[in-house]
Amino acid sequence: MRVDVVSIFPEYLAPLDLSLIGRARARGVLRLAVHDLRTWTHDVHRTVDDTPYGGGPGMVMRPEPWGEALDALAPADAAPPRLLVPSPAGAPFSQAMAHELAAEEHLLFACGRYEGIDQRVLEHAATRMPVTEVSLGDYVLFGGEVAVLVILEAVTRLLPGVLGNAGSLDEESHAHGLLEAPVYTKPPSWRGHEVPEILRSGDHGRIARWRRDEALRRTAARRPDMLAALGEDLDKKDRAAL
Ligand SMILES: Nc1ncccc1[N+](=O)[O-]
Repeated sequence: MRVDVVSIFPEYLAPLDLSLIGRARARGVLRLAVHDLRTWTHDVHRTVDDTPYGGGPGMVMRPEPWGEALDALAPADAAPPRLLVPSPAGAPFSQAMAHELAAEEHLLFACGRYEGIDQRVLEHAATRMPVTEVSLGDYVLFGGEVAVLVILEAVTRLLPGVLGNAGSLDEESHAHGLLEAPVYTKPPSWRGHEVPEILRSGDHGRIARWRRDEALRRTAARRPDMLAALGEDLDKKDRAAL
């Protein structure tokens, strides 16, 4: 997978060289390039923003640098990338979207700052590539860079060969529409707190049932919205746990 990120703060993306993502890059599973938007400015001050039409506070990112950046990174003679624009006005990011993005050949992230990017940049890009405004949640960050770090971590760990133990993808939260069950390791007793006996029983059938029941109970307590979405998928044993 090829990933390009355009930002006026490329150093914000430095953590992408660490840990799993760093390994994925080293293995060639992920080809990541971070670009400074000011590369595509031509004035002495390398201006990327201006005052908003219609008035109002703050500044808006000018269309010209973005237009040239997208022309350079998504040339007309190549397969179009998927353009992702992190924004509080975007569609909610989810594990399902992470899986969708993990199947893409080329992701292109546009990190907005200030009050956002001139809307015509997205309109023009949409004439030649899929454009998705995506939100991490209902709060406002300074810009899209942190969101790109989150999205890329969620996507990269789904790529083949990145996670040492691919099995862990099966049981994690949101894998089956439920929150994951609690986890324990040695020692069996710690400051008066015991590991649930069943997990040390060696009875894998009962252990799997216990984990599903715990996942159901946690989801019911913390995310009733997720449980409601499962609706019909719950069988009699599941309902007995709630
Ligand atoms: N919440 C956000 N605030 C600013 C930029 C991007 C954002 N987001 O969630 O992707």
